[in-house]
Amino acid sequence: GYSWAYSGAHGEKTWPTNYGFCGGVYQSPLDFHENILQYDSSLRPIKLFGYDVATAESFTVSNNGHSVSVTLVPTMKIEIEPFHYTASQLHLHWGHKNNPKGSEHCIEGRRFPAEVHVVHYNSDKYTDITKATEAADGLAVLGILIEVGSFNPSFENILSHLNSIKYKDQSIQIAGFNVQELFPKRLDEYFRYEGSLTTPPCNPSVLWTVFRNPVLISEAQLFALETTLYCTDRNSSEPIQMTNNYRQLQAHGDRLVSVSFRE
Ligand SMILES: NS(=O)(=O)c1c(F)c(F)c(S(=O)(=O)CCO)c(N[C@H]2CCc3ccccc32)c1F
Ligand SMILES: [Zn+2]
Repeated sequence: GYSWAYSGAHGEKTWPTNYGFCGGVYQSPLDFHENILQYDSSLRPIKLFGYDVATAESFTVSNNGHSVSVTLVPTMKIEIEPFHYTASQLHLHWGHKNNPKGSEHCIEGRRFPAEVHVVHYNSDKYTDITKATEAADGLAVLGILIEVGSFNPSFENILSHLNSIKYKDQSIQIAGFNVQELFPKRLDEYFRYEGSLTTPPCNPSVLWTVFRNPVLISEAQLFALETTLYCTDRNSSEPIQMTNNYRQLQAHGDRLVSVSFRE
């Protein structure tokens, strides 16, 4: 595909040129503000299966030039009635040390320091994520907002390896761990809407679930995320730091956002 970036000559304003969906409808991310939220009592707690991955298993942690991504194992699944979705990968979005606000979704216009996305595809209906990405109902992404607070040992499973994947296309293997430890406690409180991938090709094929409650990582952990990685490869004569890898807020159009909680 065509090269794209979060700034410069291939920044997000140019995405629709090479990726038609990016200029289309049902785009993500959104701001979750009062007058577009609607309580939905039918929204059930998110069920995780196989998230407690044995240390004997391994995940691949990669720098793909856009984010740090962790390739997950297909025994990890979620249920969002009536379908089961198989996990594919997780990745993060963050800001810059001088402006440490890089979440994609916002609440009442507030951007959080960072955000985790766990990408799944509907494995009841599609054989693999590539086919699922082409389908309007193919993907389910779980969003976890990150706030600064106490040190979070679970995130060290990922953040302690950033120095080994500083450059694009570098990757390493890490032992399996309980990925549910990255999640907030309340899997029953979340925002829900129909949207898209927030990177090219921006397919409008994502059922978004963004948990209401953020998780905490320390100032130092966030600083490591903001200052370690490069978008460019090891040999590049013009290294570009990987910062502010979040898309601007998109128009709601006629969409409402459902919430699973009352107050
Ligand atoms: N914010 S987001 O959840 O929309 C989202 C990303 F922000 C993002 F960076 C990636 S990526 O694969 O790391 C790089 C560009 O695709 C994906 N990758 C997904 C898209 C399709 C696909 C296929 C196989 C594995 C991962 C992905 C993504 F779904
Ligand atoms: Zn993402």
